[in-house]
Amino acid sequence: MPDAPPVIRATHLCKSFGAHAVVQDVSFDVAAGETLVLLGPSGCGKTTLLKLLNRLIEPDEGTVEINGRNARQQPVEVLRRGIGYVIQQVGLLPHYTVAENVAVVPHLLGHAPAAIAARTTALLTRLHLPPARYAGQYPHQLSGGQQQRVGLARALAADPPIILLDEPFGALDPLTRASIRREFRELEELKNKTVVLVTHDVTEAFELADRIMLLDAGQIQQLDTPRALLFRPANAFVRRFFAAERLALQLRTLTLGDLFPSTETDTFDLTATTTVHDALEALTGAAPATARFTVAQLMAAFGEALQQEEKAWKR
Ligand SMILES: Nc1ncnc2c1ncn2[C@@H]1O[C@H](COP(=O)(O)OP(=O)(O)OP(=O)(O)O)[C@@H](O)[C@H]1O
Repeated sequence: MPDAPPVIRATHLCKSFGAHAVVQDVSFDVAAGETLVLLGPSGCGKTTLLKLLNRLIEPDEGTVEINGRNARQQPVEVLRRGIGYVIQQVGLLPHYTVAENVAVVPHLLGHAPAAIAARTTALLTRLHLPPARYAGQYPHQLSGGQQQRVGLARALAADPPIILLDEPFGALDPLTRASIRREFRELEELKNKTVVLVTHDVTEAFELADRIMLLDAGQIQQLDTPRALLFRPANAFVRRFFAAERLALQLRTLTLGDLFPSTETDTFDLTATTTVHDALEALTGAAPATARFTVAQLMAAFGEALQQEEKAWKR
């Protein structure tokens, strides 16, 4: 059977503002159900690249194909119907209630009122905004984190197969950010969707991405799995970009399956896909998980695994 075509295919995209080349010859595919994170320093072109995908910005050169069809050859409103979009500043309509904000797109699409109401209720519940309390509130009555969740509910309301997110947890303090991120990762609604997410937060990228595109000055520095970026950096920029958080990222990237490959992992409370970071949290928490290894053994195995990775890379 032939491989499924990519849901998004960008080919040789270029965009300049005046003399400033903001996106320079960028090509990539995003597979169905994949989460691609666009990462890089401020001003490197992440938002511009995201907007090229739903034609909020048109490229100077290059093409975007969505499900094999050139985006430019489709009416923009038809194209965007299939692409949910969460902007950096949330952008809720101030004079609409939470429920009305969530329902904007399904209304425009002419969905039946009963279906819209059911979907809104389901989404708000799922995003921990109990409708009885929040559906009738206005954006200014919500915290920043709640507003961002309404923004996400709005993007998901018409159930588009593709979701674009621009710094969706941008304006939040680190603790709220981490907890919303966890909810986001576990959100059933997102499991089958193709997601492109912009962030400048390295931890966020590692937690959410199937693959990361690291950009600098409008050019792809590396496009690969978090693990490859960390352990097989393509150049000095990639290495430098992760240097400050290297250990924390290694803890989040290596799993118990990497550390104890020959062990029957199903005898653990923790599984083969649990990261070392999460295992450490579980073992040292208020109600510590039971495992066949101690924290010291875990750390020793972690050190060993890092050495193996280094050796494999130098070979
Ligand atoms: N409409 C525009 N006109 C002129 N310059 C623009 C325009 N939009 C973006 N730029 C410039 O393009 C560059 C890239 O902007 P972009 O918003 O894509 O970066 P980014 O990586 O998303 O940055 P940040 O993380 O700070 O949001 C910036 O230097 C910005 O000033």
